[in-house]
Amino acid sequence: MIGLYTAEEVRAAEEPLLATGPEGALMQQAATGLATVCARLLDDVYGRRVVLLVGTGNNGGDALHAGAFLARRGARVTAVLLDPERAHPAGLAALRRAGGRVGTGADAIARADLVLDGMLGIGGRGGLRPEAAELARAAADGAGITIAVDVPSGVDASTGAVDGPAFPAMHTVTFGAVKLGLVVGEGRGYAGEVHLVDIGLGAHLPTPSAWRFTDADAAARLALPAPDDDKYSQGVVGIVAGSATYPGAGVLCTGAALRTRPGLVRYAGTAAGGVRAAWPEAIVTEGRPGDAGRVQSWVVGPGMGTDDDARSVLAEVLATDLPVIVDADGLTMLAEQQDLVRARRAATVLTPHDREFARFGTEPGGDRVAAARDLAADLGCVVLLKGDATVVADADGTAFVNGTGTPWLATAGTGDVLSGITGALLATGLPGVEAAAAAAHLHGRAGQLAAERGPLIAGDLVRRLPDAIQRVRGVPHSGLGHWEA
Ligand SMILES: NC(=O)C1=CN([C@@H]2O[C@H](COP(=O)(O)OP(=O)(O)OC[C@H]3O[C@@H](n4cnc5c(N)ncnc54)[C@H](OP(=O)(O)O)[C@@H]3O)[C@@H](O)[C@H]2O)[C@@H](O)CC1
Ligand SMILES: [K+]
Repeated sequence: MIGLYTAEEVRAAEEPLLATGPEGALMQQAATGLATVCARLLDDVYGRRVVLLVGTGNNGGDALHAGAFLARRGARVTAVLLDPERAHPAGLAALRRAGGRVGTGADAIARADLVLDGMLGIGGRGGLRPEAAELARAAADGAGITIAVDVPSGVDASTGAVDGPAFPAMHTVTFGAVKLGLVVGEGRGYAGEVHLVDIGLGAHLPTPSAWRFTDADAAARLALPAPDDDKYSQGVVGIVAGSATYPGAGVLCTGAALRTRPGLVRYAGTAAGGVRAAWPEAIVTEGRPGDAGRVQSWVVGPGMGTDDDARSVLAEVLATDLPVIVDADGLTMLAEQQDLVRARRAATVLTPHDREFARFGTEPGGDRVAAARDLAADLGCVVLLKGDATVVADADGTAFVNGTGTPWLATAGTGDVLSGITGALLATGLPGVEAAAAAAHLHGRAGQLAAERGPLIAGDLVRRLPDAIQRVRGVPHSGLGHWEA
């Protein structure tokens, strides 16, 4: 798993190194790593125009030292100083020695091949002040490569919250550890591709605030059938989704469960006809959940409506001592009867998008990890808050930020697929938080595979799930793309 850290955690890890190491050594390491990434992205450094946006702290120092490195390689480097009196003295001296110069704003940025944002790092507080905001806007208008030093200025390194303008980075070169704010919420959109430079923090880092699954982490949670398994022993999932008028949710949800864990999937509800026609492999009843036969987990909610019958079915499922994942209409009803979750002992996973989340009392706001954690703690369950980077949080504070997916996933029915995958993994006995995190990872991978062929629809995710499973397991498959973990 990849650890994700707050600014405070990184700062605390730096302290012992700063106290014992030679003066400026950490910054030299950071700046060298930064300049190396810049040089790689520029391809040919000689003669290229590089603009440094330099704030008053060590983040500006990093940018100045990296600028000096690039100037020594023949780049034409101009530093734009937010406050000339307070620019990092050693960094500025190094830049001047290397032939770099100090200049002014927007024109230089417009002509730059590369703009390096060293205005604010982990010491930034609140929204950008006007001069910094103006430079961030100029960088957004320019045509050069934009690279953020450690954190894009204007992004809260710990939460990903953005208050007003921020530096729009195509790449962020971050030091020592991946900051949480680079991979979640609005911050993720400003950070671009994240490059991690090792500055030796390793042993000093605490347990991270949150985690990201790699393919291997997801694969470790997808138990393969054993030789002595039968169709009942691999985890039987029960689905309550869709309705006679709208069978689609039932079809997608059942299909996703089958494609994730094909041992046995049961369906109970009024979309029975549609589900039976689409998935002859499922065992289908028009009756209530209690008529479906034995299961090890339930999926309840997608497309089931919110009438009195639906309410009583939801209550019946939540009254069992089985793991349950609740989505969509199920969440709408549950928000009005939150005690149904609080009373449960078995795992419950709620999978809201922002509007569904708000029905439970508060908007997610800028700090999505904290929002998911708070609701999970309040209800004593797992909350999977959907988004560009989906957040999964448990009542004890354990949190995951998903790293797979594609914007093409923002389309009707993809949530039903996620519900089916999550239910199938819950049926295997995984803890709720791990089932949800693995499901989000797998769903995102299926989305990436489906999107390789252009616009995707939810059914494509179901079709590509077997490929996604092989992909996270590292099984070679022709025609599959390659992504960083
Ligand atoms: N420790 C180390 O040796 C190493 C640190 N490293 C690097 O240092 C970075 C952290 O440096 P840092 O602590 O100096 O803070 P930093 O992010 O530069 O900003 C603080 C300055 O910004 C200002 N400011 C604040 N808010 C603002 C706003 N909204 N809008 C505008 N200005 C605002 C504030 O000024 P003031 O409020 O006093 O006016 C303050 O002076 C870290 O991210 C990494 O890049 C690496 O080199 C590894 C070694
Ligand atoms: K920065």
